[in-house]
Amino acid sequence: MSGGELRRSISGVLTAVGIAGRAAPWVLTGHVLSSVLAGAVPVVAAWLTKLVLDRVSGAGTRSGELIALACALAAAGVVAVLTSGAVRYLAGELGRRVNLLARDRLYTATERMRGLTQLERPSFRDRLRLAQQHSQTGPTLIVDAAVGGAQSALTLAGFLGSLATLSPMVTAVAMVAAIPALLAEVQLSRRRAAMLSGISPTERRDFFYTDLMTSLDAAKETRLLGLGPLFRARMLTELSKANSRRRGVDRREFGTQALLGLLAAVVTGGGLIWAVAAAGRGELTVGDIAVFAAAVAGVQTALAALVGRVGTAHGALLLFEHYREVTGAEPDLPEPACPRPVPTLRSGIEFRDVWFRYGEDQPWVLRGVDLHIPFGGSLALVGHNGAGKSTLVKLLCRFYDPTRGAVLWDGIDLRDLPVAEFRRHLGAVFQDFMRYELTASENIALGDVDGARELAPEVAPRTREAARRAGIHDTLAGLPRGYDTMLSRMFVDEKDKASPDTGVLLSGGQWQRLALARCFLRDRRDLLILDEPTSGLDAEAEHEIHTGLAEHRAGRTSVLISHRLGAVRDAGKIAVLAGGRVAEVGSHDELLAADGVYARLFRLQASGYAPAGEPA
Ligand SMILES: Nc1ncnc2c1ncn2[C@@H]1O[C@H](COP(=O)(O)OP(=O)(O)OP(=O)(O)O)[C@@H](O)[C@H]1O
Repeated sequence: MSGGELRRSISGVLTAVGIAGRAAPWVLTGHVLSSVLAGAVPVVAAWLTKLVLDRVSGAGTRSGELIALACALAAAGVVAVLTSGAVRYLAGELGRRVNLLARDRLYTATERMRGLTQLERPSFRDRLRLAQQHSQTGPTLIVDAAVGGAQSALTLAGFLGSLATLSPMVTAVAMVAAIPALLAEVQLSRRRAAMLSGISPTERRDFFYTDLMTSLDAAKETRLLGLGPLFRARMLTELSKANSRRRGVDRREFGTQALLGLLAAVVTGGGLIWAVAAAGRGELTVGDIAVFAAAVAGVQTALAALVGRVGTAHGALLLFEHYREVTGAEPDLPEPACPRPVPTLRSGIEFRDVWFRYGEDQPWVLRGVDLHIPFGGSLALVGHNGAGKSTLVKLLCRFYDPTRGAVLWDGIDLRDLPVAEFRRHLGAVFQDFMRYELTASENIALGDVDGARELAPEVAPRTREAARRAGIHDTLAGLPRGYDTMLSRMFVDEKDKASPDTGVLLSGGQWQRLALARCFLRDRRDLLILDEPTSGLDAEAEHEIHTGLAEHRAGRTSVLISHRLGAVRDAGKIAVLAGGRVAEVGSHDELLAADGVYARLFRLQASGYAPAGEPA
C-alpha cells in the first residue's frame, strides 16, 4: 500500500467513524464495548477450562475451588452469548442510523450542484451511482470492520499470548503464516474495488435497458415497435460483460483462499502434533493441551476474521472514496465571493454577447446573442428545432454559465448573485415538465416550497386558484378523492387494489395544465418562463390558456417559447434565433413588415389553416 493510499485509507476510516459517532454516539460506544468483551471472553474461557482440567486431573483439589471455577466458566458462556447478541443488535442499529446520516449528507451535497453540467457528465453519474450504493453500506462496513477487527485482534492477542507461554516457536510460525493472508486480502479487495468501478458504465447501460423494458413511459413504443427482444439481448450482453469481470475476480479469490486455507491447516496440524508429542514427554499438562487446542483454533479463527475484516474494510474504503469525492465536491456553479442581494427586477434582463457550448468538445449553440428583455414586457423566442431556444432559457435560469459574455439581471451579472436566492425570483414551465407521482394538490403546491422541508397547509387555497387559472380545477375536483387523489397507480397497496380511489392517471394535456398551475403558484415572481407551455393541449384549450396567459403576463416580465406562431403574436417583442444568434427582433407586425424568417414561418403555418385555394 503506497503512502498516499494509506493516508486516504486512514482519512476514510476517520470519516466513517466520524459519521457513526455523529449519527449514534451511544450506540457506537456500546458496540465498541460489547465487541471488546466478546473478543476477551473466548480467551478467558480457554484459561478457565485449563484451570478446571488441571484441578480435576491433579490431586488434592478442594471441591469449593472447583465449583467456583465451574461457575466462572458458566458465567463466561453466558457473557459470550449475551455479548454476541448485543454486538449483532448494536451493529444493526448503528447501520440504520449511519445510513440515515450518510444519505442526508450525500443528498445535501448533490443539492450543492445547482447547475446541470455535473449531472450530465457520465463520469460524475457513475461516481454518484457508486456513492449512492456505498453510502448505505460503506460507512457501516468500515466501522464494523474496525470494531470487529479490534475484537478479533483482542482475541488473537489473548490466544497468541496463551500460545507463547506454551511454545514461542509455534506462536512465531502462526504469526508469520498470517502475513501472506493479510497481503492477499488487501490485494483481492483492491481488485474487487477496481472491478466494481470498471463495470460501472456497463451496469448503467444494463439498468437503462432493464428500465426501458418495464417503464410505463416507454411501454407504448417498445411494444408497438417490438423492441423487447432487442433490448433484452442488449441487457443480457451488458450483464454478461459485467459477470465475466466479476467471475475473474471470484476465481482469483477462490484460488487464493484455498491456498491460504491449506497454509492455515498445515500450521494448525503441525502445532497439534508438536503439542501431543510434548504431552507424551510430560512437558505439557492436560489443561495445557486444552488451552493449546483452543488457542490454535482461536488464533486461526481470529486471524481469518481479522484478515477478512481488513479485506472488507479495504474494499469498502476504496468504494467509500466515491462517496467522499461526491460529498466533498465543489459546487458546479461557483458561488460569488461577495454575493450581491438579488434586486426585484426593475429595468430588465440583458444577454450581452453570450456564447455558449455544452462542453469544450461540443459545437457552439449560441454565438454572440445580444438580447434585451424589458421589465414588464413579454418576449417570445422562436426558431427552428435545435436553434438554441431552450438553451437560452437554461442560461436565464443559470443552470449553466455562459462560455463567453454575460447575462445581466438589472445590470448585475447572474454570476454575482447567490443562485438559490436568484431562482426564487423565477417561475417556469419547462418543455419536459415533471409529473410527480404525488397527490393532485401536492403536484401544484410544489410550485411554492422554496427550501421548506414540508408543504405549508396555507398553500392549499392557492393551489385551487392556480388550478382554476390553468383550467384544470373541475377535473381535479371531480377526482375520487378530489385534490387529495394520488396521481399514480404505482403506490397502490395490495388491499387498495380494487378501489379506483387510490390513484388515477391523467392525460398528457391534463398533466401539462397541472404543470402550468404549479407555475401559476409562483406568479408573484419577477420573471415567468414558459417553454412550450401548451404543446400538448387541444386547439380550444390552447387558445383559452394563451388568452389567460396574455392577461396573466400583462405587466409582468415573461419569456415564451412556442413553435405555434399564433400563440406568440401578442408578445411585446419576438426574437428569432438562427445560427446561434438573434436573427430578427421586433413586434409581430414589424417582423411581418420586415418580411424575413419570421414572416416566412408565419405565412407557412397560417397557410396550413386556410381553406384550400385561399391565400393565408
Ligand atoms: N444537455 C445538452 N448537452 C449537449 N448538447 C445539448 C444539450 N441540450 C441541448 N443540446 C444541443 O444544443 C442545441 C440546441 O438545443 P435546444 O434544446 O436549446 O434547442 P431548441 O431551439 O430549444 O430546440 P427545440 O425547438 O427542438 O426544442 C441542439 O443542437 C442540441 O443538440
